[in-house]
Amino acid sequence: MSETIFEVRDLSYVYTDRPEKTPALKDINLKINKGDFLAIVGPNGSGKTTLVKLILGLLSIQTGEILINGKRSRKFNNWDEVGYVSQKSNSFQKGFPATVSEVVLSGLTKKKGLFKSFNKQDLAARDRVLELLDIKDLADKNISALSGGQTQRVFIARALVTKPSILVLDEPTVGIDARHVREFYDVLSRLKNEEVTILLVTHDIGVVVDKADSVACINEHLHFHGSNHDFQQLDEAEISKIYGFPIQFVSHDHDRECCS
Ligand SMILES: Nc1ncnc2c1ncn2[C@@H]1O[C@H](COP(=O)(O)OP(=O)(O)OP(=O)(O)O)[C@@H](O)[C@H]1O
Repeated sequence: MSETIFEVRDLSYVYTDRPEKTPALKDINLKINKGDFLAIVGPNGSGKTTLVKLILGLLSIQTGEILINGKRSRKFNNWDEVGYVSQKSNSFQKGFPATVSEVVLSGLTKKKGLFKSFNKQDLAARDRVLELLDIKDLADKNISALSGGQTQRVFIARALVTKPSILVLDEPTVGIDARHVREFYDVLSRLKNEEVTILLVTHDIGVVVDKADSVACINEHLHFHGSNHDFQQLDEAEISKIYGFPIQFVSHDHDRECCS
């Protein structure tokens, strides 16, 4: 039987500073198994990032619970196991005086401690991810001198440098050109072959169809959670219900895209 890595139970969340006090998430139940590639989809403002932040302990749980490897997330302390690329990596402080190499190595400081120097293995881990993301030639450049897409790849490399067994990505390819998007998903496929569990928040239904094993559709509530195959059986009316406005599928050969 597959090993459950994440279990989300009866999770609800309200941002208390929202004047209307309506929940961002309500009664979410999800299970994610080891080695699974789960795509989380839903319209803007539907609660996807909120769910990811609760899973990662970046927001405190108000109602319900989250288990990671069977342990309550509050008690989970093995965060080296989890790589995270946030939606906002790209808007990283542009004036920050660090090179690409230093930013990638900074992904190791949580594990090593802030003032420990980097050893041969650390530098080899850095080189491995720089190569994986095709940014070796940028290693000595200042992060402030990079384009948005290059910066995003640096932060993906930083998330991978600890060799995490769980990778959480919140719209990681925004601002990356088509070639590097393709290469990025090839990297994810390779990681999946190494049994890395992947949680990907995306608006790209084509990627969901091509790459994910399972899909969770969120719009405050969990509207669908199942296999990629079952997701592809949903019709326009069902997807429109999830998105809260009419959706039509546009076919490009094998792919289909949603548009309103
Ligand atoms: N810090 C916050 N304070 C108050 N409300 C918030 C905060 N962060 C998010 N929200 C609100 O909570 C709801 C869910 O937001 P969330 O960012 O989780 O959605 P999302 O599905 O990730 O959206 P998108 O696809 O646009 O990134 C939205 O209505 C949003 O305005």
